[in-house]
Amino acid sequence: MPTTAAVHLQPSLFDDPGPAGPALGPLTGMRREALGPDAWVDLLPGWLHGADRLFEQLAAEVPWWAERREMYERTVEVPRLLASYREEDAPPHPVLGEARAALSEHYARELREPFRTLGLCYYRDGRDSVAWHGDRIGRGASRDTMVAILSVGEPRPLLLRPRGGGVPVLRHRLGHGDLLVMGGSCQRTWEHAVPKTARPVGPRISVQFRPRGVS
Ligand SMILES: O=C(O)CCC(=O)C(=O)O
Ligand SMILES: [Fe+2]
Repeated sequence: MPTTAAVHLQPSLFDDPGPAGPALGPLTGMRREALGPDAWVDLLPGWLHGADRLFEQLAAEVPWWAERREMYERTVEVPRLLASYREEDAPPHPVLGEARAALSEHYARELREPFRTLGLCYYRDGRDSVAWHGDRIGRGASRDTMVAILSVGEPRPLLLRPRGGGVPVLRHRLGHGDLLVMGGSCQRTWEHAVPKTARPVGPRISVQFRPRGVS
């Protein structure tokens, strides 16, 4: 039987950041996928170079917390570690500040406000996951917005489906510096999830950039 505990990050070949550390490429080459008349995702694989090094640094240095939630009169641990940074907090690595600025500039005309907060999720192994949801706390429930996700570490599939379930389900494996941006009505008309897997998978960290008032 494969054991999930023994799986470590498989370094991606050809991704040496050099002495300067992790660095972003240009945002040209982003590809848009329409989910319907007014929801979409943008994709840019490998936006961040040196993603393995950033993974190691974030895993070691971010003050991760485990959240507990009341469910059916029981307290259950949320199956991933979390961290969040408000707009006035320094991001946990300068390249994440650069990423936020680059995304804000790239989407300025469409979003008409900057990305502000950073949310981090740490999926330690295949038992960690996030269930189907939209980021609907705050304005995402009623208005178009954007959530940009930069992934480092081992790729895990992020699934998308129309709200309430059913086909079609889209699947994007995200890790090693990949960027995915959800836009338009995606948070209220679609749902996303990172499912658990029994396969041995290494750890992944996702960094979500959101405008003010969206979570
Ligand atoms: O890990 C991911 O890419 C998704 C995380 C997510 O959907 C969330 O935190 O709202
Ligand atoms: Fe989400």
